[in-house]
Amino acid sequence: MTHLRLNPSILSADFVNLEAELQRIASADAVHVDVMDNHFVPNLTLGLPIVRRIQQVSPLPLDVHLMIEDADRWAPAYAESGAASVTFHAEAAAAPVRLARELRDAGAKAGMALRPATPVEPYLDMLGELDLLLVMTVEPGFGGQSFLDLTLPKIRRAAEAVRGADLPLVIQVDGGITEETILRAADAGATVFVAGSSVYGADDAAAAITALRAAAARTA
Ligand SMILES: O=C(CO)[C@@H](O)[C@H](O)COP(=O)(O)O
Repeated sequence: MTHLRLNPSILSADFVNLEAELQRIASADAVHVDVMDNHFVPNLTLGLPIVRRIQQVSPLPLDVHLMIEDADRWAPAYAESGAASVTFHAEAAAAPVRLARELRDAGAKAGMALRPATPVEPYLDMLGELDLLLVMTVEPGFGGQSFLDLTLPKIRRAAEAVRGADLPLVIQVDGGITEETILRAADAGATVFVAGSSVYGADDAAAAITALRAAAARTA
């Protein structure tokens, strides 16, 4: 049976009470940390010093998603900070293969993300260099957007390529994940789900995590 993972995004958390907010999601698989630089995306969140501090207090491993320009320059330091996985955007990396190798050498899983309009085909040959492919299911930058069904064929093509080459790579989806949309993403081949507002917007975050996992498992 496929192992499905649920990583809540702290973008929807209360940033003033982050330590307590991390405890609310302790039953999840990892915490998805959204790093935004106000250039690659029109939003600004947090950077390396805060990620290092989250690393110290988090009950969960860190799944860092870099929505920043010049990923080649900045991403390795996030891997060195102890993050379990570091995901850079293909659109922001000049040398994605070299960068993925640097992340792995620094001890992190190497992830690469694609905006909704970025095709996967140019990257099929480098999937073996990655541990995680993140297919963005909303335009990166903000939580609370609606899931884009137009990304489903891309998830499907990526999943077929992964199965065809028998790669250990996992496909992650991020944006608009609810009990309803998670089914479609899982059916297309995603196994790691990032959910912000549907977890942090719930009164009982642990119950929301359980419900999302159960909804995804219906397709597994
Ligand atoms: O990276 C992003 C947005 O850029 C996501 O992680 C969102 O924060 C997910 O939030 P919801 O769509 O689940 O509310």
